[in-house]
Amino acid sequence: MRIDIITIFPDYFTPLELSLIGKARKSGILDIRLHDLRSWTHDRHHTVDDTPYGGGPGMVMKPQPWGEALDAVVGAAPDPVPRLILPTPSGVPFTQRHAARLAGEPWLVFACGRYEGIDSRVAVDAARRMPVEELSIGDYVLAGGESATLVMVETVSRLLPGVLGNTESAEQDSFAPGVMDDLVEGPVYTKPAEWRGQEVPPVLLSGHHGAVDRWRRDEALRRTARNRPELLRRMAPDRLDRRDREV
Ligand SMILES: O[C@H]1NC=Nc2cccc(F)c21
Repeated sequence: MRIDIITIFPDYFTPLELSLIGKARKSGILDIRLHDLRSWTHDRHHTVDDTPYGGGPGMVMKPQPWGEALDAVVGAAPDPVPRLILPTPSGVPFTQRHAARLAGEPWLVFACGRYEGIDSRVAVDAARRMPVEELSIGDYVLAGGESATLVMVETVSRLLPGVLGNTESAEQDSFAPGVMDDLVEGPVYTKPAEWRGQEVPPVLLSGHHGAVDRWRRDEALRRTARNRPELLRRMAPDRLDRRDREV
């Protein structure tokens, strides 16, 4: 997968040189390219923003640098056609399902907006030659799209074949579609079996895989009911079996 990130803070993405994603880049699974939006400004001050039409506080990112940046990064007739992701608080809530869907794309381009956002004509112009998605990572205020882009790039990248080592698997993740559905993970334990007076639940030492799986699902249901009751309420009734209902 190719991922292009256009931003005025390229250094924000040095974490993508580390750990699993860093290894995936070195092995060629991931081709992540960073672009400084200011490369497509032509004034002495490399201006990327201006005051909003209609007045109001803050600044809006100018369309011209973005238009030229997207032209340069994407080209006139790209093959394959990339999907442009616009992180924005007013976007569609980004979930693990979006991550799974985006992990199937050959090429993603992330446009990191700062300030009050990007002139809305940029998305309209881009949509003339590629699919465009406005996505939000949550209902809180960030200073810009860089953190959201880091979150989405990490969430998508770890689903790509070969990125997670064979000791880890995405299948058992919280929210993993089809397995964990909309349940959050229950508690996890490792050695030692007793620590500061706390024993690891015996079932986990029993070697009885059926009982372990049942215990894990019970604990996932309990934790979901405690921390995320809205997830249980929205689960399709057939996703909860009789045993689940006894938890
Ligand atoms: O994910 C959003 N959540 C909250 N604030 C934001 C600010 C800029 C971009 C962005 F995606 C977001």
